[in-house]
Amino acid sequence: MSRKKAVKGKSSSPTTTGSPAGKPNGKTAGTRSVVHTNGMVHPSRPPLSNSSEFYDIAFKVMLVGDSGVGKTCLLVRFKDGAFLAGSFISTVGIDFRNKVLNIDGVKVKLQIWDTAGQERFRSVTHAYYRDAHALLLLFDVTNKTSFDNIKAWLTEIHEYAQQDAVLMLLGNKADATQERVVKREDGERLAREFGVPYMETSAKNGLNVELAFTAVAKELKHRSMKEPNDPKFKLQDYVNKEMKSAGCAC
Ligand SMILES: Nc1nc2c(ncn2[C@@H]2O[C@H](COP(=O)(O)OP(=O)(O)OP(=O)(O)O)[C@@H](O)[C@H]2O)c(=O)[nH]1
Ligand SMILES: [Mg+2]
Repeated sequence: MSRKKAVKGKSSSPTTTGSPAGKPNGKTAGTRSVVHTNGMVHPSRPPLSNSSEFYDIAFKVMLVGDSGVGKTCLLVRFKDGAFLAGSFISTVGIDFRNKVLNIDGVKVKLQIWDTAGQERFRSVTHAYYRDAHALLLLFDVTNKTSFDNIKAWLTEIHEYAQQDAVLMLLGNKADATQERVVKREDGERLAREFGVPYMETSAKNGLNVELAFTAVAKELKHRSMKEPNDPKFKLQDYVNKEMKSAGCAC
């Protein structure tokens, strides 16, 4: 298994992936072993430590959805375990954070791209869709317009992202029960209509945040490393099972 050090920090410059994301390059680098995956492919590197900076496979995940739905907060909750309360600072352009997850003994690095939801940045963010292995599409359960705009977002995703990119719909701000205007069943119905998994999250109290990213990482890892006889991994089934076992009443 190859091990590579994760790039740390934030950047607003475009990704520097050599081969098209999501496609194995099939190359072998001299005597070094190479992991053939659908994610980024890495030459072997001695596992110098058990540090979470080292990873086996890496994937790009994009957060998309209307401005104010909570994309940045979701990422900060996942990465730092904190909630950005107070005044809302809208993202300008695009930014990313890395997190390495241990998925069934495999270190999976997620490079998570946080996009600006504002219309004026749309042309900037479109350029990043093509390299995304997965997209988390968010709406805000307290904002009907953000829910109504999901169809338009799906059209954009189908136009700009890879056809086989993993997609998941998230109804965020599930903690805000008083202000809720989109019912859980409406989110589920829409997701079913478009054949995408659905779950509700809260960046504020952490509900299902870890699960959303872990589920995507599991799906990507499964797709890229699966053996011919492996049973198919079903993202929605996994999410439902995990929510049940956590006693989620959401
Ligand atoms: N109650 C509640 N508020 C949230 C939640 N997530 C985000 N917020 C609030 O919603 C506002 C917008 O959150 P952001 O994460 O900045 O929204 P965004 O989607 O990144 O917006 P853009 O960067 O403009 O695209 C902030 O005031 C957050 O505090 C949540 O889960 N629950
Ligand atoms: Mg933001």
